[in-house]
Amino acid sequence: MSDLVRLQQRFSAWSPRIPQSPWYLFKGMESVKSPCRQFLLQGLARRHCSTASEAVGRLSSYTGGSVNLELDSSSGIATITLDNPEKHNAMSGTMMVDLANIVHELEQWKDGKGVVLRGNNDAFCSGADLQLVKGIMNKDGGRDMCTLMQDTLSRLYTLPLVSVALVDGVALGGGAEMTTSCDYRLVTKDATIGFVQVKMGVMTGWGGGTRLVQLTGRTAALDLLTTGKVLSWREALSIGLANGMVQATDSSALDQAMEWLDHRTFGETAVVRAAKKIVVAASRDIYASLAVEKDAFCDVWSGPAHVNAMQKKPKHK
Ligand SMILES: CC[C@H](C(=O)O)C(=O)SCCNC(=O)CCNC(=O)[C@H](O)C(C)(C)COP(=O)(O)OP(=O)(O)OC[C@H]1O[C@@H](n2cnc3c(N)ncnc32)[C@H](O)[C@@H]1OP(=O)(O)O
Repeated sequence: MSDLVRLQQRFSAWSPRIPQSPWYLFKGMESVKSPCRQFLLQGLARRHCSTASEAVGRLSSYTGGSVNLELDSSSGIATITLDNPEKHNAMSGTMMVDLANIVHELEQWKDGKGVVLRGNNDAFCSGADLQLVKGIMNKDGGRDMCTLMQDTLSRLYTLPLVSVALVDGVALGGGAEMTTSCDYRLVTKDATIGFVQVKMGVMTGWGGGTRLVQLTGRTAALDLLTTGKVLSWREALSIGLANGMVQATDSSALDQAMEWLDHRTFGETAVVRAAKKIVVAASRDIYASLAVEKDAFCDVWSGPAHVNAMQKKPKHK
């Protein structure tokens, strides 16, 4: 059975609970009483929502690059590598599906303690592949991508593993959002992080806006989202978006990130995982905000500002 079919079946198994709704919104919410859950149910009832399984099927026709996973069973540390170097590791549709499958695999990995998310070559990730963006410039297309990526990155964020994004080179648009799906961000001197969505006539939709507020506080987050400013490594550190610096910009950057992670994963596996579970439980109210972020994103996706921006050849330096 292919990974794709497995993923589709997994999502389908959840979706009948509330037809036509993204399952993750409800997965962690059985214990959450009204009004938060009520709010979500009403919101979803008002709007058409594609399921993650439908989204997977449609996005899979946009190919290119890959996302790869390495598991080190002796250290309990996994490495996820975004690999599409000709496009600064932009995320194609198939890469989005790869990442969803990888997160699923990590959810089953009971011996894991930590995970590093990085990009191949000299970039972290330049966001969604613009070829994919052009292909899905319609309301359903935006909701497909948003549903799958919110689902995947929410699950990455809540894995019982200590996670770190190693940012070497650009992290733009969806790439910046992906850095926020880790517990920590380590930067090299070549790192730049930009929530450039406003310059593309859209907004965050992969959950990065919600997580950015949690990480930097509302004023700094609003500033970044409304200006589209591209931060240097120094600026990212100064506002608390980045948590540490890695000196190397070659392959030893990964070793340095591993060493940094080692200080946070030296405990027994069960103890490290317990720490992460507590931190995740303390931030459960994120789900209501994610639903709002999805609707806000879908409201502007493929609208006049988005169409205008996509007609130019955007470059965010
Ligand atoms: C929620 C998702 C979100 C949204 O839709 O709202 C997004 O993520 S949209 C994508 C946001 N990202 C961008 O708009 C990136 C635009 N590109 C750039 O700013 C620059 O290319 C940069 C800074 C990444 C690199 O600049 P540099 O001068 O170093 O290199 P090149 O521009 O020559 O890039 C090489 C090659 O890569 C292609 N490229 C870069 N990023 C993307 C991308 N996201 N999708 C597709 N292709 C990308 C670039 O066009 C060049 O290709 P070439 O054929 O050589 O022109």
